[in-house]
Amino acid sequence: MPQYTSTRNHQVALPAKRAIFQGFSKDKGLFVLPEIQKYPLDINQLSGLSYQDIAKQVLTRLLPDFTQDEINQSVDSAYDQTFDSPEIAPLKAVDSFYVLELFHGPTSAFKDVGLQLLPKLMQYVLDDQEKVMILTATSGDTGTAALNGFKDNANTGITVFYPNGGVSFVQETQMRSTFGHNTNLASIEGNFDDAQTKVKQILNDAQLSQELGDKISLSSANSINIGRLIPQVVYYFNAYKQLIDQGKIKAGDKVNFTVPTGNFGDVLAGYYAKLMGLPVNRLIIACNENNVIADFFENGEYNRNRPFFKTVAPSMDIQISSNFERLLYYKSGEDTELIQQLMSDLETTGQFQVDADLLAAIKQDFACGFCTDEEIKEMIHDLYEETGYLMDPHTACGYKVVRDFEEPDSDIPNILLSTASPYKFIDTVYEAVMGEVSEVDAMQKIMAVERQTGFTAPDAIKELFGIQTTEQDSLSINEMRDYVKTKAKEL
Ligand SMILES: N[C@@H](CCOP(=O)(O)O)C(=O)O
Repeated sequence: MPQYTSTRNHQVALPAKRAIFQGFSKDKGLFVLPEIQKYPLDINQLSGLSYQDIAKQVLTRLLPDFTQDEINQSVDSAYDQTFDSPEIAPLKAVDSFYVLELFHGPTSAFKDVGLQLLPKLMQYVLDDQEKVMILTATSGDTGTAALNGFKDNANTGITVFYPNGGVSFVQETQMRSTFGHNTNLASIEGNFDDAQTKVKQILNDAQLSQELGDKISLSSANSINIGRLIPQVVYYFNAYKQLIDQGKIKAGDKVNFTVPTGNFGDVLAGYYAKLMGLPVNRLIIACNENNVIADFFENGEYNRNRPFFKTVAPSMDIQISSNFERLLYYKSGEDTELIQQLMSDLETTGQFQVDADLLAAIKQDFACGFCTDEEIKEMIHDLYEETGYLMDPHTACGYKVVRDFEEPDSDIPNILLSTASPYKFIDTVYEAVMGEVSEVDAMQKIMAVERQTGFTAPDAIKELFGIQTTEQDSLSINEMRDYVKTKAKEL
């Protein structure tokens, strides 16, 4: 049976269930399945399949120690009632490209795709006596989706850390109104990278693990956990299937995907799909002003020694893109020693340099661009004016990059991943659409944009206004460890 290993040490070998349970490797690497290309999906058989059918095929290949029954039940219950589109992620033609709408789940962002499924899988991972505290660092969307997905799950706690002042009003209200007997929410003094780095330290804190005892473990709901990442592979295949079913391509034709990027999980899932046989021409990465990866594409230097920007696309305000490590692993020929060296450089100096061959190998499949805050607003405004289609700021960032890389003479379809509902970022969307900054409250802005555009806001967002919320806890980074310990002991 294929085993997961660590990006930093091939001696590590774990079945998928244990990799999901642990979430993060003890050597600080990420779990990866070597030679993913050995587990292809037959693209000639995609036509007519449902989203759930494709999900079962992907999971059967990449999570081989789950039984078929466990996979079927997890997929069916994750995507049964919770999404407001039967396609789960519908593909829409807009202008000369396609938008893959990933925001039809309960919290109106693409994270729902993974975080409706991971909690179901987790139920089959835990032994009878085991309890797990799921830790999540968020720049807004993951935390919301993780709280929703794991709330009231048996033998599971969910603890979310977000940067104080670093998420949108709607995202914060969503998190502050999602409570179950097992949910914990804390804002931290620091940015997403600070929260994520601390969470990784806590996950690997041997002393803490001893203090919690045998029966309580820690895991993650971020895309560092392969159980979060693998469900995202599905929508790439499903987008392709929709193009076939709409008569736009035939099986085997190539497509491009453009993906707004923060922690690099979403676009990496597209690369997994490519390795599994999806005919992807190019994966185009879109960054906001935190453009570490765009600069990397210039000269192979990954350098986070720069100012951290709070942008109008806050979910992408990230400079340590965790899943870039997985890409380096695959593209270096699964060279764990090299990855260990590069990641140690990043940790100690804030930067690393790859050689020309590795950079060229990455550029074979990927391109990268970036978008400023001003351009994001312009893109939202322009696309709306030209087509009537309304985008959120993260998708708008991707749209700018689609345009940068457009090849007028090419007939390869371009698919832009739309990561969230525009109504999650109503201040920016209001300004872009209405052409003014306004002091009116978020609900009034939502109603005004709805009236203006005819683009309906999700009920779950409108229901947030007037809903009961709790005050989150507020912590310094140094207080996070004890907070986790206390919450985990309460499980
Ligand atoms: N953009 C994310 C940050 C965490 O990314 P993840 O995919 O690793 O969970 C967010 O909105 O929280």
